[in-house]
Amino acid sequence: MSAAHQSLIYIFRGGDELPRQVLLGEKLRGFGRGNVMGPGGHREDGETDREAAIRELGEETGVIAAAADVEQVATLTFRFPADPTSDAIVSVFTAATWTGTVRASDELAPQWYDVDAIPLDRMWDDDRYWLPRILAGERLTAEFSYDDAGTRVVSHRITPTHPTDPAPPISP
Ligand SMILES: Nc1[nH]c(=O)nc2c1ncn2[C@H]1C[C@H](O)[C@@H](COP(=O)(O)OP(=O)(O)OP(=O)(O)O)O1
Repeated sequence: MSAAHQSLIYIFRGGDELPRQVLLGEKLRGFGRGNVMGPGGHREDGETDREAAIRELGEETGVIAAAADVEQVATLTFRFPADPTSDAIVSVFTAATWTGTVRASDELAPQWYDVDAIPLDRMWDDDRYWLPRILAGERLTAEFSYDDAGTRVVSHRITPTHPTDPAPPISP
């Protein structure tokens, strides 16, 4: 079975005099329930990964992001040898510009975190390897294999890269 396509999106606030913060949240249902992660989810039929990221951001947090403000920064492959049905290819996006008011949903309890104080001990084990690098502005492609319990990374490979998915043209 081929890996499912999912998207993750990180939005920011602050900077300058205020601490730069990223919006994360405790996932309240589904795969990874109880973990802190970015808004996101599965791609629906006919959607691009970017469109899925924007839709999930709206559904889970109420935030609106324009496609032209959403940048792909990573592509991650996750392998779960004990349960390959959980294998996933996750496109990771960031958006510094967005509108709307952050609110909770039944899927995510959003919370702002300083980018240098994200709660890695409450996140997927892989996040420690790549998320701080993304938050520091790197672009990368990475693969992670999990243990049989699906909780610990047993091997990984990270390649700094420029993703091939270009931002859509800005309409006039
Ligand atoms: N290893 C990992 N590290 C990480 O940080 N986020 C991960 C991850 N593996 C999956 N995710 C994220 C990607 C995606 O946002 C989410 C998957 O959640 P779900 O399976 O609940 O998807 P959906 O929100 O589409 O669910 P439904 O709408 O209930 O089908 O988990």
